[in-house]
Amino acid sequence: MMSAADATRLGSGRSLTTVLGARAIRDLELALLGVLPPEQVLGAAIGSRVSPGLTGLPLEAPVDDVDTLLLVDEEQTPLAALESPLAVEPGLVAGRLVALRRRESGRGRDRALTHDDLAHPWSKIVVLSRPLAAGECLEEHGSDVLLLVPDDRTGTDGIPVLSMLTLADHAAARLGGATVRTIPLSWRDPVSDESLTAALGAAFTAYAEPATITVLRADDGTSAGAGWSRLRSRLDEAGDPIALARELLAPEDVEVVERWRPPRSRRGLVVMFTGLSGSGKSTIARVLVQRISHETARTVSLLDGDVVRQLISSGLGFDRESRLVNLRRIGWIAAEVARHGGIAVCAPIAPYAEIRQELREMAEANGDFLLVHVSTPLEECERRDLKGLYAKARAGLVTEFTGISDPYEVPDDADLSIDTTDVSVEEATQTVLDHLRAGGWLTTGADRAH
Ligand SMILES: Nc1ncnc2c1ncn2[C@@H]1O[C@H](COP(=O)(O)OS(=O)(=O)O)[C@@H](OP(=O)(O)O)[C@H]1O
Ligand SMILES: Nc1ncnc2c1ncn2[C@@H]1O[C@H](COP(=O)(O)OP(=O)(O)O)[C@@H](O)[C@H]1O
Repeated sequence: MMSAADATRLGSGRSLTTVLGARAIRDLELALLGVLPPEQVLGAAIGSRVSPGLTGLPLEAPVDDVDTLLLVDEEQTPLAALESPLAVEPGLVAGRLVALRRRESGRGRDRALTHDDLAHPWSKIVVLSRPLAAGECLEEHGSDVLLLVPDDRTGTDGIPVLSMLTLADHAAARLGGATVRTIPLSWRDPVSDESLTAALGAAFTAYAEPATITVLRADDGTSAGAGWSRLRSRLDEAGDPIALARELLAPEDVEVVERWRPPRSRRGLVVMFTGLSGSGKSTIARVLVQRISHETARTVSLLDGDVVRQLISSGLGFDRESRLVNLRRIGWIAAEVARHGGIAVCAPIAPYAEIRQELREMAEANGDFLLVHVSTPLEECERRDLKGLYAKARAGLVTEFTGISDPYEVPDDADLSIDTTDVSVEEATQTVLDHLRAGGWLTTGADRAH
C-alpha cells in the first residue's frame, strides 16, 4: 500500500502527484493495454474492483479538494491521471483513468507487448516465469509462438529481466523464430495469479474464446518445472551447481544462468555489520577487509560508516529520513560492487529492520547478503565511549543518539552475532572469516598463499 508520504502536493492544491510502486505501475500498464478491467484496483489483489468506469488505487491520500491525481513513475514521468479522485473507503481512492504517456524506464521496455500483439492469432502463448528446459517441447506449435517475459523479478523467479530475455531469445531461436515480448506482470498469490492469467488470455482478441496461456513456473507441475526448482535452490547454496544446470538447460542457457548466479567463490557478496556506535563494527570490518585482500583472491571494498558520512553523505543528519538516505546510498554502492562480483563490507549502525531488509534485497538482486550483528551491549559501548558521544548524548548535547535517544531495532535475521565485550578483535574477525570460508565465499583453492 502506498502511504501519504508517497504523495506530494503540486501547484494550487487541485492536483496531487503519486509515485506508483512497482506493482501498481505494472497493473496500470496492463489496464492501459486492456488486460486488466478498468474498474480494477491497481496494485491490489487481482479481482478487487471499484464501480464500473472508475479505477482504484490503494492509497492513503487526502483527495478531498483534488481534481487530478497524477500517477508518475520513479523517474517522475506522468504515466496517467485519475480524474475527480474520491476516497471511497479508508486506503482506497478511485477515479476516472486517463492515459498520459507510455513508460520508458525499466528493463526490456523497448520490447514490450503491444496492442498489435494482442490482435495476432498466435499458435501458442507462453509466459516464461522460469527458463525453458532444453528438452521442453514447443516445436509442434511452429514458429508462431509468443514468448512473454515478465518485466519484474517476481515474474521471473528472481532472474534479472535482461537475462530472462536472453534465455527467451535462445528459446525462440531453437523454435525457429518465435516472437519474444516483455509484459508488465508481477505475480502475487495463487488466486490472483490465476485471475491475471485468465485476464491476459481474454485480452488476446484474435480468438473466439479467451486464448490459453501456458505459464512456465517452478511450481507448474511439469518435470522441467521441478528440475528448475531443484536447480534454483542449488544456485543459492554453497558448491557448484553447474553439472545440474547442464543436465537441465541448453548449453547457451547454462552460461546465462552461470553469469547470473556463479558459484559462491565468484559471486558478489555484501557483508553488512550492524550495531551500536562503539560496538566494534569498523574495527572488525577493517581487519576483515585486510585479511580477505591478503589471504584470498577476492576483491573487496570497505564502506565504513564514518568514511561514508564524510565522503558521500556529508551534510546528512541522524533523523530517520537522513539515516535512510545514508543507508540507501551505502546499499546502492554495495550492491553495485556485488554486481561486479566483488565483496563489499559495510559498517553502518543501520538501526532499522526495514532498511536492513531493503539493503538485503538490493544486494540479493546481484549476489548474496550476510548480516553480522555486532551485539556488544549498550553499557559496554558507553563504557568505551571512543568519541565522547555517549556522554554528550546523556547530557543532551547530541540528540537522536542511537541507543540513548534514538531506537536500535535488534535484528532477528542476523547470520552471525558477535558480542565484542570479552573477545579480541582477532577472534571476532576470525568468526566472520570462518563463516565466509565455510559458506564457500572464499574457497581455499582460490586463496593466496600468505
Ligand atoms: N545521533 C547520532 N546517532 C548515532 N551516531 C551518531 C550520531 N551523531 C553522530 N554519530 C556518529 O555517526 C556514526 C554513525 O553513522 P552511521 O552512518 O553508521 O549511522 S546510520 O547507519 O545512518 O544510522 C557513529 O559512528 P560509529 O561509532 O562508527 O558507529 C557516530 O560516531
Ligand atoms: N573484539 C573487538 N572487536 C572490535 N572492537 C573491539 C573489540 N574489543 C574491543 N574493541 C574496541 O572497541 C572499539 C570499537 O570501536 P569501533 O570499531 O569504531 O566501533 P563502531 O564502528 O561500531 O562504532 C575500538 O576502540 C576497539 O578497539
